[in-house]
Amino acid sequence: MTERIFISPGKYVQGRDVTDKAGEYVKGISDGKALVIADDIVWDIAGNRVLESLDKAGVQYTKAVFNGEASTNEINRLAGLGKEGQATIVVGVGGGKTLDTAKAVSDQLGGYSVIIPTTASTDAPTSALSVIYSDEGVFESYKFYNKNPDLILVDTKTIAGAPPRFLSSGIADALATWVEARAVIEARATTMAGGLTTIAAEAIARKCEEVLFDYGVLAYESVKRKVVTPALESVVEANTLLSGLGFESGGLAAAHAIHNGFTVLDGEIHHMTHGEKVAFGTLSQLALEKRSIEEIERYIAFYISLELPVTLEDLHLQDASDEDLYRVAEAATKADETAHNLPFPVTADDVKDAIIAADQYSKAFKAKLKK
Ligand SMILES: NC(=O)c1ccc[n+]([C@@H]2O[C@H](COP(=O)([O-])OP(=O)(O)OC[C@H]3O[C@@H](n4cnc5c(N)ncnc54)[C@H](O)[C@@H]3O)[C@@H](O)[C@H]2O)c1
Ligand SMILES: [Zn+2]
Repeated sequence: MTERIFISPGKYVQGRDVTDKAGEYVKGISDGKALVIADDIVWDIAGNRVLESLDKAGVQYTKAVFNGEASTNEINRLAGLGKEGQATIVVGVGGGKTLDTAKAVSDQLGGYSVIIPTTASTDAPTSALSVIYSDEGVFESYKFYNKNPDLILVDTKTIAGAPPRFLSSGIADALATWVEARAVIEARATTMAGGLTTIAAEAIARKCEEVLFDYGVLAYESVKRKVVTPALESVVEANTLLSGLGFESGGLAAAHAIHNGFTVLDGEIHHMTHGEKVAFGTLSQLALEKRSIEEIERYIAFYISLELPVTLEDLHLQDASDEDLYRVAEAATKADETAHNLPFPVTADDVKDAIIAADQYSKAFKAKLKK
């Protein structure tokens, strides 16, 4: 691949209480009928407010309850509901899995997609791809679309009201963006957008990291008190827009491949969020890249200040055997995995050892803190 490619959503709107303007903004892109998807929890938090706003704007809709997994079966079921309701606009309201499902359904219906994240837990809202899992939650594949969402509405008041763990998870997901894009740029590898990294994506990915180190902790503390602060507004934009544009057109490398590898394990790790697994994947990538102790400890300290996992024990993997970690590493280095976007060859043995090294580096750092 020799072309530079940059892709992005049609419109991004962020602010306090924008949920109540959903009807206005949806009407601005199409007069069609909508399929609105949210899970049981999110209907009460934001979904019903979206419907009220659609009612006011005169947008007709079908309401659909998401069952919790971004799987092929669930996507096909919801696409069936959309066809019955003659929907040409799919509105996804909720966390990353709901949004990924909404994008897949919209692609099947061939219409518009509107994304309303209710947490800043991932950079799923902006991308033209979904992460597809089995019905049991094991990573299966990335599904790519020919366009990004048409409209993204981010209500910072809703996000400030969500559990702080969602925000810290989104910060961890976003902090991987520059680490991975930097490797992809060096390797001249192909990004998720299907080309070389542009200067625009590089600048966005760098800025994403800068905003997180400057304001991440302040934003996390803001959410503990459920308040919308300028620090929170900046971090929500970094987690959602900067990270989304930065990872998609900047490229993924080992951090996300290792995250995907962790999904093959059973047990408590399944209750860790996407971002929490990505945090550990990022530390493992930094170990593989032979980054300096100063650089690695800067990340470990930052994750600790956000109460993110930095050791295998923190991920509930203290009892994982060598064979378990090898299975993770094998999945992370499958032929089509983004770990091969690193500027040097990596094997499953390299990744398994980097995982153990990341665990040890964090343990040693924690021990130093106690002294
Ligand atoms: N497509 C992409 O580009 C991309 C990027 C990053 C991550 N992802 C995917 O995103 C998924 C992870 O998303 P996630 O971490 O948001 O988790 P999730 O979607 O699995 O779960 C979110 C949970 O939070 C609840 N919730 C949502 N809003 C809430 C609120 N305001 N208050 C309280 N609870 C709320 C939901 O009911 C749900 O139970 C993974 O499948 C990951 O692979 C996709
Ligand atoms: Zn991610």
